[in-house]
Amino acid sequence: MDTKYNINVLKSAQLIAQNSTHVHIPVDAIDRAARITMENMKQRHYSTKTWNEHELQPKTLDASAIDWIFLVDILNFSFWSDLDTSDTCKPHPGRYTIQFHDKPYTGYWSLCAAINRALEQGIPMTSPSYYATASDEELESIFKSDTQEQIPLMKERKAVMREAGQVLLEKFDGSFVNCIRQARQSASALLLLLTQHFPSFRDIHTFEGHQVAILKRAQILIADIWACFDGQGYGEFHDIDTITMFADYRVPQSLYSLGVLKYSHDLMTKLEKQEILPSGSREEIEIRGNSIWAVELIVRRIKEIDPNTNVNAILIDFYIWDTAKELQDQMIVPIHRTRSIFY
Ligand SMILES: Nc1nc2c(c(CN[C@H]3C=C[C@H](O)[C@@H]3O)cn2[C@@H]2O[C@H](COP(=O)(O)O)[C@@H](O)[C@H]2O)c(=O)[nH]1
Repeated sequence: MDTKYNINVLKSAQLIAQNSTHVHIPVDAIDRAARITMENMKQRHYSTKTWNEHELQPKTLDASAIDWIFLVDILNFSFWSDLDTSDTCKPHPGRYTIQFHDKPYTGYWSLCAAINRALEQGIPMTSPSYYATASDEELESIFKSDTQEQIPLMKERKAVMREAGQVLLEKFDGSFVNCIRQARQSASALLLLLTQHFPSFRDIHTFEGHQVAILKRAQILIADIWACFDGQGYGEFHDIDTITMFADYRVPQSLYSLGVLKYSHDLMTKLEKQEILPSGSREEIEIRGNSIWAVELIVRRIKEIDPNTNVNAILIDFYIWDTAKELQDQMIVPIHRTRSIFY
């Protein structure tokens, strides 16, 4: 009998928000945040098409793009640097960096650059049969940095690649395309398949005795496919709006700057001292759960203001994340530092 996992992220987020003590959402700030976000997204014509405009994202809309997105979202976690404590757009020279096409990439983009660099070298990096069985040396050289700092959690990255690659080979005939097919255009069915078959996606925790699902990497995987394929073909999901914001460490920073998250004095002190928040700790879960709930309230408010606005939590999230990268130096709160394979 398959274990029944709680995959109701929105309910989990609401429960966290209603029982938080370190983080809260000043609901009178939601209206202003909704109007600012809506206006800026309109001015920038922000849509699913923006996803493919990023130089490192795949441009061919075929199964190879699915393989690329799947690999990226197995590994889409924990890029913050132990070395670069300033965390600004001008990174510490020793920070983990991948040079690709004569350009330095850090953070999430360093992951994409390392994968694209391997593909250009003729390594079948996105093929599950490759990363399921590649040696330590092969995988380490692919992610080798051009600076002193190496990619965080390399041991865990090798483990999740091998685990996910094996599952694809054994259960889905070697391609994530077959997993998408099994979900029959349902995002929530795909979320359940991911949670049931791929342990590294089980971003599920205990909060006040309840099992709470955050599922950041599983959800962003579905969202990346939906956006890359512009809601067509492999990216067609009739229930895509059930996907929530992705609780990482970058978007909460922006939500705080937007005024829709407030932290207790104790939590703020920990963030300013760059203390580690253990994975699954109360403060970390409160930051992540309230971020999801705040974006949900922003989406609902936008739809009240203008029911014709074509927006969902995914597009709001992508937009906030992209602008957070542009405004990284203007953030008024540091990121929270948790080392985990979940985000
Ligand atoms: N909530 C949310 N989290 C996201 C992304 C993305 C990249 N998505 C791209 C694809 C389409 C979009 O338009 C973006 O261009 C990465 N992350 C997370 O951020 C962290 C990395 O941060 P830094 O160290 O500063 O690079 C890490 O936890 C990573 O998992 C997102 O979109 N939303």
